[in-house]
Amino acid sequence: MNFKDKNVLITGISGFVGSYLAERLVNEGSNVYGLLRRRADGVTPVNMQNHELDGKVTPLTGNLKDITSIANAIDTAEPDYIFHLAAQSFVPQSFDNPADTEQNNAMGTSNLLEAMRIKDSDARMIFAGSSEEYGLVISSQQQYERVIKQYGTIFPDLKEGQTTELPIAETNPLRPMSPYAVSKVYGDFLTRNYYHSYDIDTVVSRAFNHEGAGRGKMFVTSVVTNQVMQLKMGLTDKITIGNVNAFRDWTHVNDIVDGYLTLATKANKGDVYNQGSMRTNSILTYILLSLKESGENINSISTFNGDKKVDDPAEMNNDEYCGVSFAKTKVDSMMLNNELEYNIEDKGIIVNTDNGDVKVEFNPARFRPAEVPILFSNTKKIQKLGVEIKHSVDDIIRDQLNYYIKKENQ
Ligand SMILES: C[C@H]1O[C@H](OP(=O)(O)OP(=O)(O)OC[C@H]2O[C@@H](n3cnc4c(=O)[nH]c(N)nc43)[C@H](O)[C@@H]2O)[C@@H](O)[C@@H](O)C1=O
Repeated sequence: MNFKDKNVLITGISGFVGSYLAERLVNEGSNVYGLLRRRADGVTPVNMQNHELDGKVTPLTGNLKDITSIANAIDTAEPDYIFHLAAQSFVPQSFDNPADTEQNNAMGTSNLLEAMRIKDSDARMIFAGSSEEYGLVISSQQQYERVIKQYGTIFPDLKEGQTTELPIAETNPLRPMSPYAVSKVYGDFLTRNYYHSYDIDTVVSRAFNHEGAGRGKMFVTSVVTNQVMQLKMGLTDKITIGNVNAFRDWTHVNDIVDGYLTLATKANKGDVYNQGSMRTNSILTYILLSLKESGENINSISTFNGDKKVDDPAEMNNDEYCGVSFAKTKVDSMMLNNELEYNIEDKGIIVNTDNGDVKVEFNPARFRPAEVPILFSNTKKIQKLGVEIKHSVDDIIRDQLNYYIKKENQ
């Protein structure tokens, strides 16, 4: 990969991934430009401070809702590559204010593509799509029946004789479950359409959840590790959480940055690539592994009323699931095999450790109106381009806990 002296424009440079990507490109010798909204206080956004980007990247004042400002940014940067990362990315916010999310994400992408067309830009544009585009993915016959009971129908339906759609390949059906996810489907299709219609050089990345130090505080991995660190410091006496049954494919942000750079140089024009780790773990496991990483020895878990007791819940195995072998806990296996499920009525879970009990309390307000139950990637396509996953879930947790040691980050 040679990014030396290349001009790179990043939308969303002040975001979580944007700032990691910018630091990496600066180190590779690129001329990095970032589209940034004007700030009245003139202060450098915190992610850019954390990655010491001041003076190393060129900020260009602009706004994705304002096509003129994007066109000006293209004129100034003359980009070889554009990484389009800017978005309203918090799923619950999209349920609260769907129109705002669609404006930012759908129209923002449309404006960027249109500015590229008007300016006759020959940059390669990498669109940050999302695993949320797959949305409702069927994992078993039991889950299929539950979904049919809840929604009455799913579209597209399972193929004849199929009982699982996991792991998720690029060819899986798209069944977005939130306004955020719909906005990403729009961007994904429009990005590819600009290639087909106008020969604009575009690539779609569909990244599964990616995490690390500096991840926004409202996302679940930060919610968990921040509270675990506060427990450790005696600043709180419990963990508050939403749905612990959901499964996500968590990747370290640096592995995703590797993926973005590979897509920029090696992907087929107009094509779509998943980015993920080919593992899936529950929110409950993220809590248990975070407690473990913070030094706790976990003996058992049970619901507040003493039901659903599991001994050694964080015991690890590499058993195959849907033909893939990956690290997961005993509770993950039980949940994946439909032997264990928590609901709001359980109110919470007591985690018994050598140092006493830790209370994990369910907050009903954190449960979503429509939930994506499981995400689990098939990344064979991007692996063929040479991308390898270098970090484990424990590596991610360690980085996040270390970040929250600093009081100002909590
Ligand atoms: C790839 C994709 O990744 C992200 O989307 P997300 O998966 O919605 O991420 P999250 O960390 O907000 O939730 C993960 C899961 O965790 C559950 N959950 C339980 N308790 C809490 C809780 O207390 N807070 C939150 N936020 N979630 C909770 C929640 O119900 C959900 O099932 C975005 O970057 C998005 O932009 C994107 O593209």
